[in-house]
Amino acid sequence: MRTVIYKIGRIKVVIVISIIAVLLAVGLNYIFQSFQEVTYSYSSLIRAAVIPLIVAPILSWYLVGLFVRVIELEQKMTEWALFDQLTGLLNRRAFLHRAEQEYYLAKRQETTFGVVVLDLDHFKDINDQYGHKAGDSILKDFGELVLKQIRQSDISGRIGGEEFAFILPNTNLVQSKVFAEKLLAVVSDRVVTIDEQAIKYTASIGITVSFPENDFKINNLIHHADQALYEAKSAGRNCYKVAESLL
Ligand SMILES: Nc1nc2c(ncn2[C@@H]2O[C@H](COP(=O)(O)OP(=O)(O)OP(=O)(O)O)[C@@H](O)[C@H]2O)c(=O)[nH]1
Repeated sequence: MRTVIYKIGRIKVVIVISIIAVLLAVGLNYIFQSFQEVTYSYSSLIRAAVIPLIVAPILSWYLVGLFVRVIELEQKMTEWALFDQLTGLLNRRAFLHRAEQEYYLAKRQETTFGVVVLDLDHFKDINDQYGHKAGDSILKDFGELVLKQIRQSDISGRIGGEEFAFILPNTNLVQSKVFAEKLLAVVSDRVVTIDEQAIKYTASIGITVSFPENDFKINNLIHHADQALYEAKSAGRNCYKVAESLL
């Protein structure tokens, strides 16, 4: 039913249901008259058609609409369970789930993957200076930027208030650094205009890489990347640092 509605549209579904209802009513009336063994009354047949002709379109329009709403709600609920509403990126739980899948896949295929953690700089100051709504707009802007910039095969998520993480499948340290440099460059070029005020923002990044021979689980890897991120913050922000375990 769901596919039919999406393929042919609500109006056509209502027309088809109404036609079926009218034909059914006329057919049943005809059979009923035959059993009664009375002379056919055309006016009775017409009467039998008129009621479903009025009721069926109204009722089916309402019911099909209700059905469409339920489907949309179901889709929204699936979306809410997986995605962060503000940025459109995976939420923390969904991100960790996808990251763990990538971890096992990389282990099986003996490939490396990059783990990148990013935190927006001085976000508290942005909130304090321009307001929480402006802070939200910046988070939204960053989400859009990420979705535009990164590869479809990369996994990105919002893992905290202004903290984001990325899993870069089949990516070594050099390539992860290039990813970080590119991301920092596009972020610092970004200008968000809120209430005619141009706001610029920057980010700091921590990087680590998972090798198939190491047994660091996703949580460990994110922890290592997080430590590198704090190094980047201490080094003055708007830069990236590599996890100590790789140095
Ligand atoms: N607008 C907005 N702010 C948020 C959201 N989630 C977290 N924050 C804010 O982000 C700020 C984070 O502040 P801190 O952890 O001190 O970090 P920071 O100010 O970015 O400083 P550094 O990370 O050291 O550069 C806090 O003020 C939070 O209230 C959100 O969804 N929307």
